[in-house]
Amino acid sequence: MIYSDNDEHFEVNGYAKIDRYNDSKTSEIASNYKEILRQIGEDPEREGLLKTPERYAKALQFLTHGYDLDAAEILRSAMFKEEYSQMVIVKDIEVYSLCEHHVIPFFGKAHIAYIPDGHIVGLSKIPRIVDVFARRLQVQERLTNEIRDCIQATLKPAGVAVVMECKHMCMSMRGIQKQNSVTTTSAFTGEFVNEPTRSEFLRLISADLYK
Ligand SMILES: Nc1nc2c(ncn2[C@@H]2O[C@H](COP(=O)(O)OP(=O)(O)OP(=O)(O)O)[C@@H](O)[C@H]2O)c(=O)[nH]1
Ligand SMILES: [Zn+2]
Repeated sequence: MIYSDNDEHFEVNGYAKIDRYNDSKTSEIASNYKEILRQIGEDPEREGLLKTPERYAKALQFLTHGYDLDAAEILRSAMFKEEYSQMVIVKDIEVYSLCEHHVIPFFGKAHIAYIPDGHIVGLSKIPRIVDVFARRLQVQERLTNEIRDCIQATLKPAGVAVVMECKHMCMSMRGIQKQNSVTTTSAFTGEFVNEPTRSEFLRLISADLYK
């Protein structure tokens, strides 16, 4: 992903050149955010904050750019006929999202597997679709299910498994202020619904094969 906060545009995964930094959205969000800065007792005219509303407007658009992307289209762009029929796992995929209740980040890792049924998918497309759904306002449960459902509906494999482990900043830097709690969610289809496939997946994502 090519991204710089100073760019006029940002290019997301090569699938969409999203021209959002020049449109009225940036100035509208910036003008609202300027007001919010005043409301928290700041002076938006002081030197350090002069460009902050615009920076914030661009950052927020970047953090929610998933609304403009089509996850199924991304998967379909790299599906290949192949007879491989064992589990394919992509684990430790970084996830950054925003909780829809507080618009505060939650972040962690996703572990995703599928069992091909005639087609495999380009490996990089799996983290790409994680981003499509994560870069929106989310709850972790829906994010987990949306990834599972998209892979199942598009690739039509014999099963999909998604496990996600995230820290929610709304639970650590505010609210209940628990610094170390981690939330795990999971979603399964097809062969992963049953043992022993589910256990094999869970064992493989726990194994540290590279250390
Ligand atoms: N299930 C779920 N809850 C979430 C997620 N992200 C944040 N939350 C929770 O959303 C809830 C919102 O509850 P409210 O009582 O309406 O909000 P609040 O008064 O700010 O709650 P506290 O965080 O407990 O201070 C909180 O319990 C958050 O921990 C998520 O991804 N999934
Ligand atoms: Zn929250």
